[in-house]
Amino acid sequence: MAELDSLIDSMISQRKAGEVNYIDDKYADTIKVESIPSKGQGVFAQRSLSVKDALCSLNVPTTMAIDAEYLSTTCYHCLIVTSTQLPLAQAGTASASLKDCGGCRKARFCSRECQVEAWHAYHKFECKIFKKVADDLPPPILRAVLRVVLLKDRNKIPEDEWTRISSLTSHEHILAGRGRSNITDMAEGIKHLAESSMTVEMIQRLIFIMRSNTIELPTPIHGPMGVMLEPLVAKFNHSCEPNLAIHRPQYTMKSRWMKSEQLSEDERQTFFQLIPLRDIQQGEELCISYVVPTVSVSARRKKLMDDYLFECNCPRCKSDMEASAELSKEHPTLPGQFEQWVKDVGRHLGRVSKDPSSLQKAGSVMAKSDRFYDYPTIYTTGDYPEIAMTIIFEALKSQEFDEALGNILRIYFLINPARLVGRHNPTNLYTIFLMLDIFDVVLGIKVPTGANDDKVKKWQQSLSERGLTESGLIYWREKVCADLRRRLESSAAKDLLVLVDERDMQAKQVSQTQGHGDEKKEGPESAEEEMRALLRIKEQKWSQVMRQNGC
Ligand SMILES: C[S@@+](CC[C@H](N)C(=O)[O-])C[C@H]1O[C@@H](n2cnc3c(N)ncnc32)[C@H](O)[C@@H]1O
Repeated sequence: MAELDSLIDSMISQRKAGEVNYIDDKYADTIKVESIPSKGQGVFAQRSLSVKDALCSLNVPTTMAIDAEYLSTTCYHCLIVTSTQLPLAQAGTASASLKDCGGCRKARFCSRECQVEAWHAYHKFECKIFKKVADDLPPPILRAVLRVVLLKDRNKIPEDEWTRISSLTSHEHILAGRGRSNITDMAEGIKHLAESSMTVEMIQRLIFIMRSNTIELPTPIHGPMGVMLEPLVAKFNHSCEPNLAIHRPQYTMKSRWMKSEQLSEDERQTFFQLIPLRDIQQGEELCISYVVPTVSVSARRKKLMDDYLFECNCPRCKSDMEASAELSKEHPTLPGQFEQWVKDVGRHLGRVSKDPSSLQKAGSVMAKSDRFYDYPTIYTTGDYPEIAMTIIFEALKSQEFDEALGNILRIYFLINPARLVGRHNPTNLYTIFLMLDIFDVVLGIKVPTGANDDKVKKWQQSLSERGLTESGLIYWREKVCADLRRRLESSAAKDLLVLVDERDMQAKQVSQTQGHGDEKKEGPESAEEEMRALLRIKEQKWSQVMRQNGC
């Protein structure tokens, strides 16, 4: 009976969704929500949009939750990151120190103001619960649901916001038919923890709503760090070739950004923006990507089906699938070889925690990936970037910065240009910021905790053995900085240029004190030759790689 009620409620709410207003008056001339056959509703451009201007600026959403691994290094309220998970030199992090919440000891705050604001707005309701489940903190999506339940029970969510949230697509009418699932257990668990008066069916629907509508809490310099639900953003459909991205302006990554005197009223109200990845024509559907754009076509489609219950038919999925089929036809043995190679790298990576030398073994198998360079389809459709990223993170954890640099350069030169829309795509920006951090470490511009000059020499020696000299490193660091600057200048993420200025200044200071300036006279030709050698790219292909990358 309860299931029937919930089914009817769900259908009413889906119908009502058409009547709910998701768009603030100030954006009524820019975007509109319309129905689309087989997609529900979607958002369309009311006018042409320039790649250089943000489309809309949005406030801190009602509900968000930080990934458990970020809790100890991120202010729970203003979300500044005070140190990275990786042993880098803390580039791009705030200098503030965090203090534990005395109650749950899970949330941490950068200031008294953040703590007090968070306490009154939401934390006093969840603090006791976090203390109770401290050893088994629920995953971010369930913590986001818990927060909505707690706030709704206490009338802390304005009625129109509640209508927007509760009218979002839940797919409950499909999922409810699948019988008692573990989602019901989770809903019961949340009801119990929150001592809520809400029905289990309603909490279950909120879980479904979260699953189908939350997006990643973004930061261009630290990668995704949790989830958030913003009702307007939840109206945008997905494309693996999106024309929009989520952008966190640089000032939101500073301690107490919301209260900063130097910010305009508009900036103080802005937590994130939707920015175009290219120029957009009036009438085009506006899409974001729900999945990490670097994963393989099959992994993307599986996630979209499992979590969002639709089959993606975007142009990129179609062309990726066609390209894969074509490649298997033309080179029947290649996919098998690639699979074997992936397994070999994966096998070594799987052993790293027991045997640190496995990282080097994985790295040397990875370095032999050059036999696949002539088949870019492998990069655009397969798992190559994910594997390269895993090697990079493992290498950073064990301070093998030479290994990390070699692999991130592969991603920068060979992989991302072939698969990402927009040179200022957040995935590109994240890769470049991370790469600059690594450059800074191997050049001794920033020395991570636990390292010393001898280690810097060791990394440089190893890179030199792979073909990249210190002067080459300096050349490419500068070139990558200039590339990042150009990408940002022609985008709506120009505020991040400040971070490039900071890096430029630090590099100049160090290069002056170390007298590196002279070494650059070896010239671009030798630096390019070195990079070709490191990446094992043939000379004929190099100009194409450089053109595609735009470096
Ligand atoms: C976050 S909502 C997007 C807005 C939704 N279309 C609506 O009407 O409210 C996600 C849901 O929209 C639908 N959707 C999003 N992108 C789609 C696409 N490319 N093709 C088909 N359905 C899509 C799926 O049902 C998905 O679970």
